[in-house]
Amino acid sequence: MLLCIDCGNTNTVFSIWDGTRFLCTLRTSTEHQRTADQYFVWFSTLVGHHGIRPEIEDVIISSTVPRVVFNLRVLADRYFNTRPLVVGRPDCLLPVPPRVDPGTGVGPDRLVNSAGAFERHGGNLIVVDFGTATTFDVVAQDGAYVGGVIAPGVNLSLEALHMAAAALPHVDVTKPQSVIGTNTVACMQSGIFWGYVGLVREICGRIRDEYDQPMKIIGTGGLAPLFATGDVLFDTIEEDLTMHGLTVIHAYNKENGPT
Ligand SMILES: Nc1ncnc2c1ncn2[C@@H]1O[C@H](COP(=O)(O)OP(=O)(O)OP(=O)(O)O)[C@@H](O)[C@H]1O
Ligand SMILES: CC(C)(CO)[C@@H](O)C(=O)NCCC(=O)O
Ligand SMILES: [K+]
Repeated sequence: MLLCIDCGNTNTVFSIWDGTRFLCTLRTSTEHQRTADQYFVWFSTLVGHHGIRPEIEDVIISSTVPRVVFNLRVLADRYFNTRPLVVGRPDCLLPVPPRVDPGTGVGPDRLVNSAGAFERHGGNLIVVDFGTATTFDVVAQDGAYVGGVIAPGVNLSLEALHMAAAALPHVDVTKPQSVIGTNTVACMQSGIFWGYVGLVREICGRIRDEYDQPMKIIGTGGLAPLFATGDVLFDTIEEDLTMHGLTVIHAYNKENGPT
């Protein structure tokens, strides 16, 4: 079995792949202080709760936070007796290398999303991921990540509004009843919800104009389903896209990497 680890700036997700399906998915906040032993206590407690006795043979990690990789490597070594593949490191092969400006450290999550989306849909794609940042990844005809857009994430924008303005409370993201808010919370929710619907539509439209070939738009990340209720923004929504991409990259390395 393969343990897939997707470490974002806000949350870290573990998912167990048995070769056919994901047996379970576990989520914790990203904290670089967390040790290998702490990860394992959390992991083994929850897989026990799910009634699973996983036999982890391989581990693959995508981390947008470089500092956490050390302890995740120790976890793989100490508890699963394996050397993990770390996306973005030279010894982790990608099915198709990215084509970007020299020296650009593309976020591993974006490389993984691109590989996962290409495997399912072929090329000419825009992948929109609603994480800590809202990212747009452009996947070319041959599956290469060729660039995109990074915008502030939805929760981050709401948090910034709350932090910077004394009279603005903390609010959750939701689709408001109407555009014209008649109280503070409704006004903020409308600004965020319709603001992001507009942001996604505008950016995808401009990418499509610039790219000059028909493109499919894939939505992923926790908030994608919510935004899909606002307008027709996506051709499909795939909440497991990052995890799927990790299985794709792992399989590619099994076939093509050193044994
Ligand atoms: N209605 C909602 N309001 C606020 N947050 C929501 C809502 N629905 C889902 N979420 C949040 O979305 C998050 C899942 O999103 P995802 O895993 O894609 O990104 P993230 O964990 O926020 O960011 P990163 O991957 O960069 O760490 C969860 O933390 C969940 O709390
Ligand atoms: C943009 C984020 C934070 C989204 O998770 C991540 O992909 C990242 O840190 N990227 C590095 C810069 C880049 O992708 O060009
Ligand atoms: K993510």
